[in-house]
Amino acid sequence: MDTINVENLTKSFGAVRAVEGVSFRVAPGTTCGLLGGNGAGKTTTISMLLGILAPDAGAIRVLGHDMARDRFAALARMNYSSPYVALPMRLTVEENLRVYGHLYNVPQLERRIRELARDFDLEALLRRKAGALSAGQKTRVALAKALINRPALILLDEPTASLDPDTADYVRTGLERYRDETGAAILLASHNMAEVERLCAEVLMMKGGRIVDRGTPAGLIARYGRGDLEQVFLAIARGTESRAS
Ligand SMILES: Nc1ncnc2c1ncn2[C@@H]1O[C@H](COP(=O)(O)OP(=O)(O)OP(=O)(O)O)[C@@H](O)[C@H]1O
Repeated sequence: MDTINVENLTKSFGAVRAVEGVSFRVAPGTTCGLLGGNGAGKTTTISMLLGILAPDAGAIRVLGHDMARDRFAALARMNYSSPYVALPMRLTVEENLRVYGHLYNVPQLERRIRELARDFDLEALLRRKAGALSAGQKTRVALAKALINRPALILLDEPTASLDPDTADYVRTGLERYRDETGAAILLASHNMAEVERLCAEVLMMKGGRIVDRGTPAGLIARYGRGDLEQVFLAIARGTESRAS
């Protein structure tokens, strides 16, 4: 069974077609990259997967559940991280993780918090207030929060945008390990092409609300006759694509 199965998803805001006829699947244990320039429709797609926005048309199944009818069963086994969603600032890191852990009814919560503190190097930050952390430290806390319920699907919006290269590498390794150990699927919206090349088995290229191309990073690079995924991205975004067929 696919972890995500999206068919013909469509969403407009007034005259703006934010997402149009989008279909894709993500298998367990894989990472799928959602790429596209500003306004391509990535966040709108993720918001519909989370049940925050209702589609105008199309169907979404997550972990076998139809999100239109049965979304709470799926949401309990999903999680999400975005730098645009702030954690409660006046709570300490530990309190934040505890609040989210209770929301998800995490068994043996204190043990889970210790595991995540170790995996994301948060031990020294547990008693600090979330609002007093640097952007990179907040990002690590947000990622720990995203794994608190041991999700089978993680939706990540720019997970390493504010991290230094060393910490970003450490976090990517942690995400890969979690995915490979648990069989979780990851949908990753990112503007970091090196990250996408490293983590993603499949890439969806969005433009103007549509998926305009898809494939493995290596397959897309070969098909467009470019040196790396960044050049493929630029060719598609600028409309100068000339595929090597
Ligand atoms: N709440 C909203 N009301 C009106 N228009 C919206 C709303 N949300 C998104 N849009 C429009 O829908 C389109 C897709 O936006 P979306 O946020 O999904 O893009 P994105 O790919 O996530 O972009 P970015 O990389 O800039 O985050 C854009 O034209 C945007 O202006």
